[in-house]
Amino acid sequence: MKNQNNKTILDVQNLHANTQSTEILKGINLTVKSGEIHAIMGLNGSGKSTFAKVLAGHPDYTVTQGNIQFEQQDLLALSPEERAQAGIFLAFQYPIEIPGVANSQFLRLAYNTIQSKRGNDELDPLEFDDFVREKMKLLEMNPDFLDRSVNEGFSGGEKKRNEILQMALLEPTLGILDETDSGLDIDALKIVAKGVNHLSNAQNAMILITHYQRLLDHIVPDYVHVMEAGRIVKTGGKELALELEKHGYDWLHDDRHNNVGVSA
Ligand SMILES: Nc1ncnc2c1ncn2[C@@H]1O[C@H](COP(=O)(O)OP(=O)(O)OP(=O)(O)O)[C@@H](O)[C@H]1O
Repeated sequence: MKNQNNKTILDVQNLHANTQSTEILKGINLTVKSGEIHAIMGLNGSGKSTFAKVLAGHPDYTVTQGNIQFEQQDLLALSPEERAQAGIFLAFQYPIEIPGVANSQFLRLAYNTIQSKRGNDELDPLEFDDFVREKMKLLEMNPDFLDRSVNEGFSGGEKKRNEILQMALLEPTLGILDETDSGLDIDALKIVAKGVNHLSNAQNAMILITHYQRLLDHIVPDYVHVMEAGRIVKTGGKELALELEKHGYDWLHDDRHNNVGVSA
């Protein structure tokens, strides 16, 4: 859904971020417009998850340079809760388990908190039950998952579907999916992709962090970015992911073949 007239949702300029001891992000630039799907790929340890967590406001990281505008707001001035309320959703690479808290309670609390902050009506338990079951159908999830503790004993794939269910309920402006495809069998991958495609529209945008081209067969990105040592070193179209799959990341440093897409 690339369109020059679409509004800018996220504008990241020269982003540098550290843990206590190390600089991990070393000057990221990225602009995401409404209606777009961006994939971020790259070797293990290149900084992809850190970037996602910095966008969500994770307290382990300190931004030392640069700025992030999210829908014309200074994102770095917002707390993690305010970012979620403003419309950023991060689906975790390793979703956490919350023993003793029913998934239905957790989802309703998350939904109602966001809705009330947005000035919308909250749903009572019965209304919410109807609403969440509709969304679960989309993701082909068994309603029994509502009564179980959040993610406790869920298989890897079930946890990932539960993350997408949360995203479907919260309807973020920017959905960030960190390796949502890892641990999914082919059928689950297609179902999750169907859910993401259903949620993706002209008003929102998605950032998918993935190691595998196969996800991008089902969720077709407008842009593919390659991260290396804390920077985006290459940007192209969906064909860039195919080339990376074929040749590996070393190929990016081989000038003779390096003619796919546009450099960042
Ligand atoms: N909280 C932290 N404390 C110390 N080092 C960290 C922390 N978070 C990330 N790092 C380091 O920063 C680097 C980037 O990590 P990150 O998880 O962002 O990489 P990634 O590209 O998502 O990797 P993968 O593909 O393996 O998930 C790694 O070397 C990692 O060990």
